[in-house]
Amino acid sequence: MPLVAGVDTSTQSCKIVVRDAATGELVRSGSAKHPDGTEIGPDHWWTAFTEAADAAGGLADVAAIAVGGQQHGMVVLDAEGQVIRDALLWNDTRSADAAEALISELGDGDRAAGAQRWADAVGSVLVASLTVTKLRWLHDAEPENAARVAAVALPHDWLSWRIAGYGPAGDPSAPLGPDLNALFTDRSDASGTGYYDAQGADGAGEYRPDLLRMALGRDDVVLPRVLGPAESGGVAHPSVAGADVEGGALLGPGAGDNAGAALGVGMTTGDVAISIGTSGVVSAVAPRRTADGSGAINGFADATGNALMLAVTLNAARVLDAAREVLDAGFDELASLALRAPAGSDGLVLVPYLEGERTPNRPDATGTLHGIRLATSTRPHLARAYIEGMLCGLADGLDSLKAQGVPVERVLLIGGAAQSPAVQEIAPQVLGLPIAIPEPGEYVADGAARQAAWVLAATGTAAGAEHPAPPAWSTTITATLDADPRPVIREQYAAVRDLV
Ligand SMILES: Nc1ncnc2c1ncn2[C@@H]1O[C@H](COP(=O)(O)OP(=O)(O)O)[C@@H](O)[C@H]1O
Ligand SMILES: O=C(CO)[C@@H](O)[C@H](O)COP(=O)(O)O
Repeated sequence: MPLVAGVDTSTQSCKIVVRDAATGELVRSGSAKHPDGTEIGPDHWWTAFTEAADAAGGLADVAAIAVGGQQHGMVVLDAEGQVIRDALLWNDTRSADAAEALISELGDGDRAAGAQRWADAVGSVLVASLTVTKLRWLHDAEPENAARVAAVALPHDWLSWRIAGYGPAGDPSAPLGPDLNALFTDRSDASGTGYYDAQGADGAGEYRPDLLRMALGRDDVVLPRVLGPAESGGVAHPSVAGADVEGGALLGPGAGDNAGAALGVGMTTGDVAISIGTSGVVSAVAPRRTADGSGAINGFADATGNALMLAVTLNAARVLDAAREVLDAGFDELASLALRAPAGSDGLVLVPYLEGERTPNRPDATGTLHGIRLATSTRPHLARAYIEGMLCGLADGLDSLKAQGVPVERVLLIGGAAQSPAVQEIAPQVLGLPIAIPEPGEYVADGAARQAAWVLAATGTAAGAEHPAPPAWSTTITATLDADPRPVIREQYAAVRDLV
């Protein structure tokens, strides 16, 4: 049976899974770390990808490969395919003022009108995460760099381009050279740029050069071609993947990481995924996006032709990493400490805006620890307050999704910190709902692998006609956890959050 590879070039690392195209069975996997920071040279992603591929036993035998990745990061290339400056990532907040300026401009000076117009145009009210705001920042803060921009890509687009063999002129790892017109992307990641309307052109999706021009001052730049869900972007360079396969390894369109996870875990209408990685994401697949002018919900596209509604926080797994640092504890100790304190941590509340926040939009906020008394100055209270605070931000996101009419029939917990037994036990108390725990896995990379299998099946058929759906891979739910809701946790959190 042919093998396929899925890649997740995420904020903290690169993960690769190799799976059987027909059954989805995991054959091998590998990963490698990315450096910390909100501003990263894309070459680090390439290095981590090659290390992860080695760790996965190489990719010479895969017949198709696709890349999922962290969304929104601004990768600017010059005409020679050189990266002009380090990529600004989704969690870099320096473009917060640029976001406000663009909202005001689209609203002719009226912020509320501008926010709604952005939501109507591209599905999201602008915050610093979205690519278009980073381009405005570049235009204002680094005009010499802005003037050199010949193409704008996202992390997954850039890595796919490198896997195809393209890259900076003269770089031996890029034998096909700097053909910017070879860049491609997919609807899900394009929908997070702020200059792509996934529902425009009668649902086919279209770039909005007017909005790009508003940010960058011009629109004469190459934007990656937007491929359909099972459309191939070409073939991987044999030095990277597919050398042992006749015809080489097909390249899938790839996806934004959250759309990749939705495909990997097999989400359908009624499912809500709560992902606790670097970002905290509450997401649901819907037939059409809404246009939430409040900014709480992003109306992106998924990787199958539907919409993906998301509430995204900047502060998730790293809040727990911070707790481990403060308490000098490992993962297991943090969890057992937290489970020794009572629900609500006797009034000790963390509002975890450790990196500012995106939802709600408070880019300059800092965290607040409230309710410290002698009795709550214990390691268990602190551990529990960190976990409860992080989960309360996600519970607010779930409320926002419900307010948009998204049905919630099943909640799936995924992402690195979903492995914590304390997170698993406390989440139903905070959310007031049972939580389904899929078997531990790399669901973004899995979604990319499933897409690669879909592309492989669809290739050679008329517009994928015989394979209208992704291959039927299954996800095992290992447990469904329930608990009595503990409303005190959210009540005391809301009171402190509104003071911040
Ligand atoms: N058992 C655990 N308990 C708590 N946090 C964990 C655990 N295992 C991993 N993590 C955290 O998960 C994060 C990585 O998750 P991941 O979903 O891979 O992130 P990303 O996709 O943003 O790179 C790290 O911050 C790591 O510390
Ligand atoms: O900004 C968003 C979605 O809008 C984030 O979800 C990023 O896509 C980063 O994801 P992780 O690396 O945390 O998985």
